[in-house]
Amino acid sequence: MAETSSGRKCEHFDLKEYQFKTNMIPRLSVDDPETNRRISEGLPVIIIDSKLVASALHWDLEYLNENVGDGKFTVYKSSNTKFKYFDERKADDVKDFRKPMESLEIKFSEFVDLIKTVDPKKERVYLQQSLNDTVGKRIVLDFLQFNWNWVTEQQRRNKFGTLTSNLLLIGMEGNITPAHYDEQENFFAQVKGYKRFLLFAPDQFPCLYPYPTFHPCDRQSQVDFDDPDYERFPKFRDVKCLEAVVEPGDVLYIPMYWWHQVESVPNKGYSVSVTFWYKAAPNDKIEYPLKATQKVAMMRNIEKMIHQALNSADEVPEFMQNMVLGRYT
Ligand SMILES: O=C(O)C(=O)C[C@H](CCCc1ccccc1)C(=O)O
Ligand SMILES: [Zn+2]
Repeated sequence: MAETSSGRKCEHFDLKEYQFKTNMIPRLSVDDPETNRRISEGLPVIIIDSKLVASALHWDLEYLNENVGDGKFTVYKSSNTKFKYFDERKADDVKDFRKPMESLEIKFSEFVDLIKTVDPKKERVYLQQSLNDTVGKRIVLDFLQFNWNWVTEQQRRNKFGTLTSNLLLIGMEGNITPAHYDEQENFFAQVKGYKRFLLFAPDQFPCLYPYPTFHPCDRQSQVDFDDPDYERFPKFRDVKCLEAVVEPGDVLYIPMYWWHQVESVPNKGYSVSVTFWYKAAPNDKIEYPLKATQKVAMMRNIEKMIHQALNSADEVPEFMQNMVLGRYT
């Protein structure tokens, strides 16, 4: 175990190499003024000692299986490492759309059997379920002992909207959630195992080529990070990336509209995480020059309006190109 300058045990993680350069996301104490500054400015930061989920650090498969109750859990299955999210409701709008993964609604005990029996080379599973009132009382007690003082103070001071959900994530080592952005503020709490994050600021939108808003994979990048098609996505070469590995007890602040790719670090065992997703601040007053997040919101609204007005997905590309080719390009 080597030591870094900051004295942190720098483990040697088996991390995939990409063709873009990355800088590191700072790891700061909850008491460091820089921490609150970064959060207030919508910049990512890892808070190393928030104790946000200290009461859940013992959540392993055995304990959860004992106490999580017999409710149903959403579990995704993929034939490869990628778990690309898709919105089922938009699937019929786009012809020849093929689901990138399957979803099951099963009991936790069935998930435990799956994660212990599947051959990761053939099939992988990823539990992604909002914590709800079907969980057993020991899980409720652990949940009540989260550091709600700290996270609620963050919500207030940064004028976040309401807490919408706490998603429980349990994935196999090596599982990857491909690059996407969410429209909510997120305190991502790592409970067990290690996750490597690649983050890209909202102004990197031109380099990440998201699917159309009416596509099932809305908010996800079309670029295959393992084999980028630079003909279709030339700006991907210039993408600017921030990265970090979160370990148990760490909380990563993922500001709204920041792109992120998440990889459960290989050979470090399964991973358990809990998200704290907050609605955006009630629309903050418009100031010029517009922020990148506001421009992304504008582009989304315009795309949705054009799709709706044309009442067709097929006519959108020609309409968009007629509007800009030779006129703005
Ligand atoms: O916390 C976040 O925002 C993440 O992306 C964490 C990610 C799983 C998220 C799954 C998902 C993606 C899109 C919409 C709804 C749910 C991981 O940890 O693998
Ligand atoms: Zn996300």
